[in-house]
Amino acid sequence: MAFEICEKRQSVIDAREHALVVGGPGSGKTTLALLKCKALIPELTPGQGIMFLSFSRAAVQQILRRCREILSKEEMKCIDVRTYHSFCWDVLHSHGGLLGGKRLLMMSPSDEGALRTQFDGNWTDESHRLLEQDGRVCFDLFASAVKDLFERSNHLRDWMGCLFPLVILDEFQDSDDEQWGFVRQLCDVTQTLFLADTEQRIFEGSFRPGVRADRLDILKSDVAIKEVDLIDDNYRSADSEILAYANAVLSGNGPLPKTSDVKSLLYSYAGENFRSSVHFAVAATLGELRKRGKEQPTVAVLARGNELIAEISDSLQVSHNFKGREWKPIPHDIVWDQVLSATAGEAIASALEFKSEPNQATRRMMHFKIKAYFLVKKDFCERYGGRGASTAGDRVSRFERAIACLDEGKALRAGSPKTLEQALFDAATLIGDPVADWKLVRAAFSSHADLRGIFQDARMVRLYRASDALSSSLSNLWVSQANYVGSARVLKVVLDQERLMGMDRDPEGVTLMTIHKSKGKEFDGVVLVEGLHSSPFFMAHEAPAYAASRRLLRVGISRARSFVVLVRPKKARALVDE
Ligand SMILES: Nc1ncnc2c1ncn2[C@@H]1O[C@H](COP(=O)(O)OP(=O)(O)OP(=O)(O)O)[C@@H](O)[C@H]1O
Repeated sequence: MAFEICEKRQSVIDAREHALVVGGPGSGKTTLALLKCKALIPELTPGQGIMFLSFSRAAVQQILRRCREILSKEEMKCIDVRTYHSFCWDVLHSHGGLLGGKRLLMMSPSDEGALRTQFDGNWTDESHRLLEQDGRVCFDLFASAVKDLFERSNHLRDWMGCLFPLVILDEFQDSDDEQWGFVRQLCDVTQTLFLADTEQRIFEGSFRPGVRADRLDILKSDVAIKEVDLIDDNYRSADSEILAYANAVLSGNGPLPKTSDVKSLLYSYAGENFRSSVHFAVAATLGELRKRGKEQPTVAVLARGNELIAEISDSLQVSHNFKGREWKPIPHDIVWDQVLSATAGEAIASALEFKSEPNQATRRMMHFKIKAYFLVKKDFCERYGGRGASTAGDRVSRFERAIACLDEGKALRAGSPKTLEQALFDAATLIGDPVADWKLVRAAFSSHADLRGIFQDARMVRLYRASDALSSSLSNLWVSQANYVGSARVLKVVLDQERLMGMDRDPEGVTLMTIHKSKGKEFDGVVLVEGLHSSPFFMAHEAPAYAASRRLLRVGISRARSFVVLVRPKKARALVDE
């Protein structure tokens, strides 16, 4: 593929000093960074590489896809694309002993979430205590621990500089204080290239502490840096008005561009009217993209919250009538919240253990893992403002009581723990096919309203093919011991590994996810959905300019290369002031 390399792009490729590239969605920041890598690779000495750090797994995936377009297989070996967390954990895993004399242990976000909800006091202090006294390090402390390490050991920091003569920091506007802390250290020993778009700053505030609006000003005041602005470029949707539309929504000032590339579909009522409208919007988007010559179009269906995503997923699984026509179910994939999915997956895996080998230990473990899921759910709702913290708390108590009954040798009382056991008992016999057995056990979680969240959140745990890491590990368990005991542990190891490596599949067909999760991704079409009673485009608690909501909407709309449909309630607030 031929890339346009203008003078300012060439100046970034040739620069030997620190550089900052700013530009809007699709302006070519990632591409430019990789063109710079390509130019530098021949100069690397054996053992050296280029570190490309990104904040999100989605972005890692996007960068790897770009790598395949721009770099040869040999060149790709010289570049290490990682999430911040993965890089930090590697440093801590191999050198963390320098901090307190002992090898560090990683605490997964789900373990941390469960501990946090049960801890009465200042969690930040407690997480530091866990690190210092027990050598257990929470995800949120990875970056600050690496900063500490670099401060204490200049040798280690210098060595990092030798290993990586260029470090690229993607989506730098989203980095938090701790991430900036260790990156600042690296600036003293290696060349850095920062990529940023301040208007794609969607993690500010309660989402992630330490993410700041003035991150780029802090960078520029601390480090002598060459700045290049690609703000007027748009290669993603160059032939359309999509970015202009997204920018009008960002500013809030009308009029919106009149374009056939962005359509709105208004619905009147929640329930069936909503579901059939969304179903039609997705089908129509696929149809339009095929008409435009995309044989296998990729479409993202985006909404603000997980609950609406779950409802859309349910809608797409059944036929609907709309505009006098029947619309068939649409196969799709969901990108789910990783921590909740992983914990839900562990609950299902432990039920698989119980079903395959029913005894006191597997029975207790199953109820324990379900309780752990509700603890994480409670923590999630409390941290991210979702509804349901107190409901999750009630369910924690319900499963706690079930565990107490088991320990005292009493029978379970009526309720979700007992219903689940009965559903598992009534389910067909396991056959040793991990994909079929997983589905069977997961279905038992739809037997009680309490457990539907687990059923839904576990959807993203991928067990599609026998060749998947997870399926083959479960298969090995079955082959070696004729049951699935150990599944929950296996699942945790596989998912933690995926999370750290930033392994995410390339989007294919229709994918549902929150707008936050779509950041860094690119699709042929986007269907952006607003709920009537949940997941509004504009949050009620925001100041009237709705700056944060507008930034988020711009990220969602600008993921599209070719076509966008906005599905909104009829009475929704106008996107711009006309
Ligand atoms: N110089 C260029 N010449 C031609 N095409 C380009 C160029 N730069 C980028 N592109 C194309 O434009 C699209 C977007 O590029 P890229 O992902 O690098 O943008 P970005 O600024 O990193 O986007 P975002 O911030 O939205 O993630 C890609 O399909 C890429 O191949």
